[in-house]
Amino acid sequence: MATQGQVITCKAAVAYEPNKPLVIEDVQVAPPQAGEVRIKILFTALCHTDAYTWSGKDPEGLFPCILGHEAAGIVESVGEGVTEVQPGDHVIPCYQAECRECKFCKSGKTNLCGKVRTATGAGVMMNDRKSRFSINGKPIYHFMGTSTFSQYTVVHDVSVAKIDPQAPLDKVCLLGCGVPTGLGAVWNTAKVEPGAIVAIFGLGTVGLAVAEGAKSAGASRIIGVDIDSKKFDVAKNFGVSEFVNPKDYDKPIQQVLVDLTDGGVDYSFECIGNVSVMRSALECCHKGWGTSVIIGVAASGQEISTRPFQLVTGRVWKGTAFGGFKSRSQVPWLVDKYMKKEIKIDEYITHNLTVGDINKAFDLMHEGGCLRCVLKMNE
Ligand SMILES: NC(=O)C1=CN([C@@H]2O[C@H](COP(=O)(O)OP(=O)(O)OC[C@H]3O[C@@H](n4cnc5c(N)ncnc54)[C@H](O)[C@@H]3O)[C@@H](O)[C@H]2O)C=CC1
Ligand SMILES: N[C@@H](CCC(=O)N[C@@H](CSC=O)C(=O)NCC(=O)O)C(=O)O
Ligand SMILES: [Zn+2]
Ligand SMILES: [Zn+2]
Repeated sequence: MATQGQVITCKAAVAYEPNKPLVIEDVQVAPPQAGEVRIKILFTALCHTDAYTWSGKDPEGLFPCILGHEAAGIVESVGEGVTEVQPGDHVIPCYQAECRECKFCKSGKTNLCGKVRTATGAGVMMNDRKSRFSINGKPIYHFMGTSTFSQYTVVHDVSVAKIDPQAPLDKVCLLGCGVPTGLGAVWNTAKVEPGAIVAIFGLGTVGLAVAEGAKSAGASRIIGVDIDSKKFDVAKNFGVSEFVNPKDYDKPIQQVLVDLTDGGVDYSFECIGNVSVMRSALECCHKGWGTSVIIGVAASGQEISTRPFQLVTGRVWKGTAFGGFKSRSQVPWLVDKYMKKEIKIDEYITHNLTVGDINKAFDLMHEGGCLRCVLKMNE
């Protein structure tokens, strides 16, 4: 039955309140308006940023909402003026848009895009500042411009990457967030060079993707730092060559790393979202040139600090969003790299469940053994 132009009723996991279990509901999804695309989501993974917003610590968190931003699907219909995708195209929704026209996109200095950011931060669509999701007439907020914990979602056309239709959607859904973030932090943000010494704080999916990126960039030493020693066995497969557990030492972890590396590392990456670890990650960098990249997302009210002397003496503090990748242009390239076996994806997927088990999937995510859990959206 043709659904174009019709309201679609489908299943979605709704977050009604912070930390209260998600509820699988029948949700009405309105047709796409001008510049919008309605996507049938086939697979979505869970990212720690979903859990962060669900926890109530995200200043942009709005409830009730439909979370989810690491997914893949097929275009169901498009609104007026949409030219770059059409029904049937295989796509990855991109929480980081790329309009190619705004001040940010044209700057050549950043992957951030300003076109729809105010709307996505407010949980609505740009056109009419309203949501396309409702339950019996009551609106449900969008999340990160993607809301992939729904069998159908509506996104802005500047937030859709069209990909190779041969690519397995149950795998490449991971290219919506965590894996590109880690790879890009190394390749685009830090620009790690051959022979460099790298320290990675936090060996979850993002930290392991940093390791994979650092190995491919030719780093000579890749030191993984995690409070869970069980992470090391897995981390070796992604290129981590040495492991340090801060719990094994009495002295500050930055001092441990400085002692291990003749003065400090060339590059460090914080992949946890802990502001005190962010300080350690900066201070373990080598005087004169060491660069530390913040990837982890810290809760509302948290602030970073260090002695300015750390920067005066040449250390550089940076951050990255989506690894600096331009989403619509480069996600298809990452898909192609996966198809050519040049980057890993399968190795990050430790669990597969269906959307009805989404609360169990979040429980798993908080356990040490889970990297990414992929949910099949149609049971
Ligand atoms: N900037 C961006 O564009 C993005 C940021 N993120 C953020 O990146 C962070 C990491 O994400 P995931 O890898 O999925 O998380 P994860 O929870 O799977 O991994 C975190 C790791 O840090 C370790 N850890 C926790 N506390 C520690 C401490 N004090 N010292 C050392 N290790 C510690 C844990 O044992 C775990 O292995 C999250 O904050 C997430 O929100 C995720 C995607 C994109
Ligand atoms: N609303 C949050 C923002 C958290 C954040 O920094 N998000 C990252 C992506 S995390 C993905 O899993 C990001 O890309 N930020 C750039 C942006 O424009 O949002 C908060 O305020 O803490
Ligand atoms: Zn994410
Ligand atoms: Zn733009």
